[in-house]
Amino acid sequence: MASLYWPLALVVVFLLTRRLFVVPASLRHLPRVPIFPLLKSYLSMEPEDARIRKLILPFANERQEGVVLVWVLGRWMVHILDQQIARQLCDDLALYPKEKPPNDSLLWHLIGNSNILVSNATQWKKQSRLINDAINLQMPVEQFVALTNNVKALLGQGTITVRWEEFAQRFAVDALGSTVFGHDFEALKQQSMFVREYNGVMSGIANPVYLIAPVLERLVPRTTLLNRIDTLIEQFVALLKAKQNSPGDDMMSYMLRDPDMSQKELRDNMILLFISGHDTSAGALSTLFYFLATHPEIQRRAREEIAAVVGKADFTAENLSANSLPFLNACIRESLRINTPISYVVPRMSSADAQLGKYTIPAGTSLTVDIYAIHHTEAVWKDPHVYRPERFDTEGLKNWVPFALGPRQCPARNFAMYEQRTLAAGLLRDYEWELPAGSKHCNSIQNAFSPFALTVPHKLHLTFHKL
Ligand code: HEM
Repeated sequence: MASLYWPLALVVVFLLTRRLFVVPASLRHLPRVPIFPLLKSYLSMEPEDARIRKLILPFANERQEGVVLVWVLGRWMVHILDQQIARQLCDDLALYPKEKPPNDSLLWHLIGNSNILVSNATQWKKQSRLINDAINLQMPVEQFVALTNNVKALLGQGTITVRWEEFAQRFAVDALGSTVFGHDFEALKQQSMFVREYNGVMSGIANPVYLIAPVLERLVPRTTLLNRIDTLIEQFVALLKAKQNSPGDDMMSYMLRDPDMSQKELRDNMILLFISGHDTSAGALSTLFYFLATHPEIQRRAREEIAAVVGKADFTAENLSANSLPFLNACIRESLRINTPISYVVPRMSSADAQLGKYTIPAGTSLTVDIYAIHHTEAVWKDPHVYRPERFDTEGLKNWVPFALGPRQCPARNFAMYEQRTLAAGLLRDYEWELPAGSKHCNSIQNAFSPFALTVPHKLHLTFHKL
């Protein structure tokens, strides 16, 4: 009997390897990015932007392809690098619904599968209507201003060097807490246990070996991590119950009043809003402050705009609008373009054989919009790796898609732009900032590894001087 073990084990390994690496026959006609550099890049935990810049973009550009096949953590996925093809995909919700999240993945164990991000058809329509209404109830500029004052209190009156991406995360968590959840996470006041636990759980989930073969979660379960995730979920459920008992004028309370939302949908959307609402903004704010630090002339011009438009007056929704501060708004647009907070969108799955541009796509194919690649295509953007806010005076916004495209684009884009303008304007008025000597970001921005296509600079120290 024992003599059968080895041949059986070999067959299992062979089948697993085949499943992980071999391209399905139906996709072999598509231009395919070489797999071994991709595998090496994942195993060395290279950030997504570097992988796209080094491996995907050059491959597509050399061949002038708008669509390429990419090996992504154990499976083959079509990456779309052309804005027009991306729009075709995003506009047709019936032909390209969101793909069902993988069963074993711990990320989806945390987020759940009944939320707006992954639901389809009538369930998505219902949730989308409700969440759009909730987000558009009012623009919470007063809360953003109050939190900006908390950041200023931490920066103090002299010169201070801080881990800026951590500050940005704490600001974004509190912004979400006060506006969406009506709950004070106290992330800016203290080292929030909640934020620390969330970061610990996310970095555990990001183990690349488990990401490449999620089936290992069943074969070699990570019980401690699973328990930590369940505890975090319980904390969200407790928050939800507290809100149900004592509603406020926040977005969650608004959503709780909808009789068509089940407890599971409310819970999953609460966790989804927490993740999608703060990691993205934290990445965007870190990047914006980095580019203003490394471009003192642009920082000075943005400060002058605020002095001219707002002076010493209180900040309001009106004087912080995109029309009032066009240069600062262009700086934010440019940082969202150059270091895109979400590199590519949650995959869609073709529900029937389809034609995307000149490419034939068989039913059951995973497809994603590669936002980072669209933002760096040389045929579209002049010097795409150069930070130049003025480019938006002449280069069209058609190819600027940090919030995705079509009916499922980000419902909170206006919220996110206001959030960034408020913190930037508030700090520009009172501080100057720069990269400290010897920063690892001196030559270019260095992002952390994220298996969830999120872009957040890694260990970004900035030195602030009170004006
Ligand atoms: C700079 C900040 C942000 C960026 C760059 C961003 C980007 C995006 C992108 C690219 C998508 C499409 C995802 C996909 O289809 O896979 C998306 C969807 C979404 N975002 Fe944002 N987002 C930001 C901030 C926020 C905030 C602050 C919130 C909540 C308050 C939020 C809530 C959502 C939700 C609920 C969806 C799902 C929409 C749907 O599927 O219908 N986002 N976001």
